[in-house]
Amino acid sequence: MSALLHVDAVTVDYGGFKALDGFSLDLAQGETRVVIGPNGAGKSTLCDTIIGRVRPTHGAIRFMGEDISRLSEPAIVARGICRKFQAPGVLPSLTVQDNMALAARTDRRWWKALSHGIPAAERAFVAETLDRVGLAARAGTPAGELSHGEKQWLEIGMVLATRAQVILLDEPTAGMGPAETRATAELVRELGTSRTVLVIDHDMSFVEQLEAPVTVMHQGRLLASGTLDEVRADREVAAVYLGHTA
Ligand SMILES: Nc1ncnc2c1ncn2[C@@H]1O[C@H](COP(=O)(O)OP(=O)(O)OP(=O)(O)O)[C@@H](O)[C@H]1O
Repeated sequence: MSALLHVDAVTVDYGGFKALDGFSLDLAQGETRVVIGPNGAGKSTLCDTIIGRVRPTHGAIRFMGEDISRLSEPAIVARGICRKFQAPGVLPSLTVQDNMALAARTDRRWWKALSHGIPAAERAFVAETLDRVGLAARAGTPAGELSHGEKQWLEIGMVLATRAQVILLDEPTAGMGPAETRATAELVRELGTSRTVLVIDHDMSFVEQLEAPVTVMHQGRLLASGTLDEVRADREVAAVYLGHTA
C-alpha cells in the first residue's frame, strides 16, 4: 500500500551536524504512529520538516505523492497536514467555542469571523468537535480559565476543526498528570479512528495507552520500529533510550 505521508531519506544538516540523517518514515492513511527517542534525537526536527518550517538538505517529504518539501507552511497546512505545538496557542480572552470557531473557519480573517458570529452551518460542526474533545460543557468559558489539560484538548480540537487529514502532535501530554494523560490517550485513540496521526512523546505510560506502532529515533536516524513491546525488547533501544527512562 502506498503511504499517505512519505518521509524519504531526509537529512537536515546544520553546518555539519545532522539533526536528521537519512531518516525515512511511511504513514499509511488512517494509521496512528508514535515516534519516541532520547533528547536531541531529531523528533521535533522531523515535525518541523514535515510542516515546512525546516527544509531538508537532502531527501523529500511526499504527501499523497506530491513532493511538499519546498512548500511554505501555510501551503502544507492547506493540503491537509496540521501540527499541534507543545505550547498551548489558544486565545485566552475568547470563549472555548469562539476559539474552535476560528480554527474551523475556512476564511481565516478572524475579525470577520467574530463580528458576524458563527454561521449556522459551522455552529453544528463546532459543537460536534467540542463534544469529541470533551469540552462541550465548557463552550462558553473563556479559554484562559481552562485547566492545562483542557487547553491542550482545545488545541487538539482546533486542529481537528481545520479538517486536516494528517495531525502531528508534539508532546501532547507535556505538563499533564496521570488522569489528564489517560484522557489525552483516549482522545488521541479516538482521533485515530478518523485521521492519520503522528505523535511524538517521551511519556512511556502515555505511549503504552496509545497501543500504536512505535518508531524509535536516535541521532537523527531510525533505530527501531515495531510494537512498544518489540522496541522495548530491542537491546540497542534499551541502551540508548529506554534504559535511561524506564
Ligand atoms: N536550528 C538548529 N541549529 C543547530 N542545531 C539544531 C537546530 N535545531 C535543532 N538542532 C539540534 O538538532 C538535534 C535534534 O533536535 P530536536 O529538537 O529535533 O530533537 P528532539 O528529539 O525533538 O529532542 P527533545 O526531545 O529534547 O525535544 C539537537 O541536537 C538540537 O540541538
